[in-house]
This record gives sequence, C-alpha cells and structure tokens, in this order.
Amino acid sequence: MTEECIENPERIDVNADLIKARNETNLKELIHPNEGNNSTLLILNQKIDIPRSLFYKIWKLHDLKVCADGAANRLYDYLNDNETIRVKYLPDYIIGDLDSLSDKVFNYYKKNRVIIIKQTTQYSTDFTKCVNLISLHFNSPKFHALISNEDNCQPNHGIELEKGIHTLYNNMTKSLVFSEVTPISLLALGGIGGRFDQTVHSITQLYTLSKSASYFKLCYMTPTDLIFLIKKNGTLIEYDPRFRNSCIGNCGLLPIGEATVIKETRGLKWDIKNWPTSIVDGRVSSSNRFVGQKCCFIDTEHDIVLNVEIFVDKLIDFL
Ligand SMILES: Nc1ncnc2c1ncn2[C@@H]1O[C@H](COP(=O)(O)OP(=O)(O)OP(=O)(O)O)[C@@H](O)[C@H]1O
Ligand SMILES: Cc1ncc(C[n+]2csc(CCO)c2C)c(N)n1
Repeated sequence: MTEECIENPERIDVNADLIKARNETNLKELIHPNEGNNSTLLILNQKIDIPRSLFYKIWKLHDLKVCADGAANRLYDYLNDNETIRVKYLPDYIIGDLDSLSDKVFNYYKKNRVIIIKQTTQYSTDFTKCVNLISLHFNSPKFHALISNEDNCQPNHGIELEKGIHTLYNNMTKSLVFSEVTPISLLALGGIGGRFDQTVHSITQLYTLSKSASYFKLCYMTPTDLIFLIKKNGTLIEYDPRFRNSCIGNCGLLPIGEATVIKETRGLKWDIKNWPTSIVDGRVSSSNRFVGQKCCFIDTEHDIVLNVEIFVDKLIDFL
C-alpha cells in the first residue's frame, strides 16, 4: 500500500464514535490520574524544575510518592522555603543503593518516619527498584504487613539488603493475574534529559513495563514534555479542547524501540497512512501537532513513543 501524508487545517473534527480503538488515553489523566486507578508520583534524581504550584498539586493528586535514592535530596532542596512546607511533603518511600542520598537528607526523612529501603545490587537501577516496590505496595498484602509492622525492629524493614525487593516482587508476580490488577498511573519526574544513559534507560522502561507489567501506565513529565508509549493497533488520545489549546504544543511519534509502520493517524496536522518510520532510516514524524478538536487517533504496527509538548506554566489552571 502506498504511503500518504496530508496537511490538515489547524482544527478538524475527528469523530471518536466512528473509531474502533483498542486503547484509549486521556492527556490530562496522565497528570491527573483517574480516581479508579492507583497512582504514584515517582521522583528521580534530577533537579525538580516545574513550577511550585504545579508540583504541590501533582503531589496531592497521587496516592503514593516515591523517591529514587538521591531524588530525596532533590525534593529536600526543592522545598527549601521553610520547614513547615517540607514536613508536609514527605514521600512514602525512598529506595536505592543510597549512594547518592546525603546524610543530612537521610536523617531528616528517617526522623520523619519515611520508609527508607536500601538495595545494594548493582545489576538493576534505582528506577527498577522503585517500580518493583510500587507494584508490591499496591499488590502485596504480605509486603504491606512487613512494612507497616510498627514492631518491626529488623534492619532495612526486614527486606534483604542486596536485592530483597526484586525477590519479593518476583515471588509476588508468580500469583499475580495481570488482568485483575488495578492499573497504576505512574508519573515520573526526572529521568529524561539529564545523563544520556539514564535517559535511554528511562525509555527502555516504557517498553519493559508495557510488556512485563502492563498495569503500569508510565508517563514522564519534564519541563517541556509528556513522554509515554502508544500501544500498537490503535490508540485514541482524548483531551479537552481548552486544555489542548492552552497547555499543549507539538508532538512527535518516535519509533525508538523498533522501526514500525504508522498505519493511520487521524487528527494530526500532518496525518499519515501506511507510513514507514525508523530511527535508522532517519524518518520520524517530529514537530507534528494535534488538530483534532477533542481527540486524535494513532494506529501503528508496533508500540511507539509519543512526546507531547506541554506548557507547564499553564497546566495548573486545568488540574
Ligand atoms: N542525570 C540523570 N538523568 C536522568 N535520570 C537520572 C539522572 N540521574 C539519576 N537519574 C534517575 O534517577 C534514578 C536514581 O538516581 P541515582 O543517582 O540513585 O542513580 P543510580 O541508579 O545510582 O545511577 P548511577 O550509579 O549510574 O549514577 C536513576 O535510576 C535514574 O532513573
Ligand atoms: C552489563 C552491565 N553494565 C552496567 C552495569 C552497572 N550497573 C547497572 S545498574 C547499576 C546501578 C546503578 O545504580 C549499575 C552500577 C552492570 N551491572 N552490568
């Protein structure tokens, strides 16, 4: 089939009712999770660089807050105004090999009863440790009992120091029926745009979670973008037109994991059909944008990464 590309006007009607989409994503829900989902704000070890009002709001919108190791330093520094504020924004967990967590910050959060779990393995990243922990938190009563046992005087909350969290996770997944697991909206701050190996690792997690723990809906938020995975075989992306107009800019369909064919898009400024896309061949749809009034549709042969430009100063008005 021959490829096609058409240039649309700035706004067009895309009738969602006529589209048979296997998957649906609401743009706002990536930041403001659906009430029915479990939700987590994951803070990674990069300077927190979004407006304070937005950070506070996002914090309140998520059930669970987790810091990956040195991310706790970033949180501590971000809330540098006064102690009254800092003590209101305590994460539920800090986990990692604890090589980047400063003594001052460790002691502060320990004193304030944050659960700090050390995991020394150098065969997984602190990011992966966080993800296993989050899944255990929501899905394992056994883990919950261990952690919330006030009488637990064992070191490291009874979790084996090297890779106990991975062992607990692997054991839990043996009896976990994925289709019955409540979805977990996972919004990650940091992880993209700093060190390049860490950034690429973060991208691998989009694919890995989609394959091995698909109940996670992972989205990265940076000062300029939301970055998430569009599942193959048709995804409808919905948004409030006012939200789109104020908070959303360009987008890119990025076949980072593997080359694919974009079978069809509806509602992009440059809509395409049967369009091969590949990093190796230097062919990606970048600097595109949503022109569907309320939604757009993307249908690809393989999962593909989507970045959506956001205007962080405007987001707060819509959350
Ligand atoms: N410069 C960075 N850019 C992007 N993401 C980062 C960066 N530094 C850390 N992260 C993210 O934050 C997490 C926790 O950070 P931490 O400093 O503990 O990293 P780490 O796992 O010890 O890695 P390394 O030992 O390679 O520095 C990492 O697993 C990664 O996901
Ligand atoms: C092939 C291979 N490459 C790199 C590492 C190193 N490594 C991977 S994750 C991690 C933890 C970072 O906190 C470290 C040090 C390894 N183990 N195996």
